Amino acid sequence: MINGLPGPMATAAAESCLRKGLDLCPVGLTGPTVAAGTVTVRAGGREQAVALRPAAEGALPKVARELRELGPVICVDYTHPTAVLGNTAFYVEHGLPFVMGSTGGDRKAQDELLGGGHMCVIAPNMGKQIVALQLALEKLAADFPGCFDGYALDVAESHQASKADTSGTCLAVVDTLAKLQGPASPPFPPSAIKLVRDRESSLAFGVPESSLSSGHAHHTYRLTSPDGSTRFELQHDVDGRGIYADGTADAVRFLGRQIERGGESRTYTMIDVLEAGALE
Ligand SMILES: NC(=O)C1=CN([C@@H]2O[C@H](COP(=O)(O)OP(=O)(O)OC[C@H]3O[C@@H](n4cnc5c(N)ncnc54)[C@H](OP(=O)(O)O)[C@@H]3O)[C@@H](O)[C@H]2O)C=CC1
Ligand SMILES: O=C(O)C1=N[C@H](C(=O)O)C[C@H](O)C1
Repeated sequence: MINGLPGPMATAAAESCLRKGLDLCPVGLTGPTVAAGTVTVRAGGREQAVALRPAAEGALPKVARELRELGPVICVDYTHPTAVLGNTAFYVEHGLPFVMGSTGGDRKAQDELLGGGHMCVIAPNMGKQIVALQLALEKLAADFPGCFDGYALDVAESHQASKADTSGTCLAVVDTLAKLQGPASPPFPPSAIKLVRDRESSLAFGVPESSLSSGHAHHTYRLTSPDGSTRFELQHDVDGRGIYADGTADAVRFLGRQIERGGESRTYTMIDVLEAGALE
């Protein structure tokens, strides 16, 4: 069940699911400004229609009834920061396993709704190579905590102007880098992340014109020693949405396998999916 159509990320995820041989649920939740209707998803020589249902509170019981008639589904959520908690509550109330790529929600409140026992994958980044990079940084921080103590962090991220929130990926990477820094490092609150959203600044940041509005994620993280003599830079630049979409379809299959073999009902991350060898 793809929720967030006809948004660009939900569309890319639906296409990747089709290409990877998964079937789309014929109904999906959509946002408040989207007219009711049907979208046709085409990819990999296949085509399936999805009827859009408003995610408004009053309309949800009817959607839940439709889903009960359709049989088991796994939901994919690429919606909006403001939709994260409401959609999570819907998935929990109706026992729907889900893969959530939507960022910007209140993660603590979301965990409270999940209660630690709901089958889902939640990750701010579904791109295999970026997940691998996150895992490598986590391992570095576990092996050498504080080895960048005293180093100052400087972070900038550019995305399409329509992006509502600070990059969830960026926030997660900053959390990991904080473990590599130490008490002598200057504090780096999330508000210190430089958000690049306007055309001229994104072009100056190296974003190709063709990716400005169609979707991009260019991230740069810099660590500088206290005397300025030593600098480290980590950069990942993604144009388009293909790598997240492919990881999403892999996460759906991962959850499907967990359900089939009676795996633990809990919140998985994309690092779990990567470690299970499920990211193609
Ligand atoms: N984890 C990952 O790898 C990635 C995560 N993302 C995240 O995915 C999310 C979606 O990105 P993107 O497609 O660019 O966003 P857009 O805002 O362009 O599209 C979101 C779509 O979801 C709709 N929507 C809003 N509320 C709901 C709801 N309650 N239920 C169903 N649909 C709803 C919107 O409708 P309306 O316009 O009416 O609000 C819109 O059609 C963002 O949070 C982004 O950060 C993006 C890329 C990768
Ligand atoms: O909205 C996007 O585009 C992206 N969102 C995710 C995030 O918030 O980190 C992943 C990637 O940056 C693209």
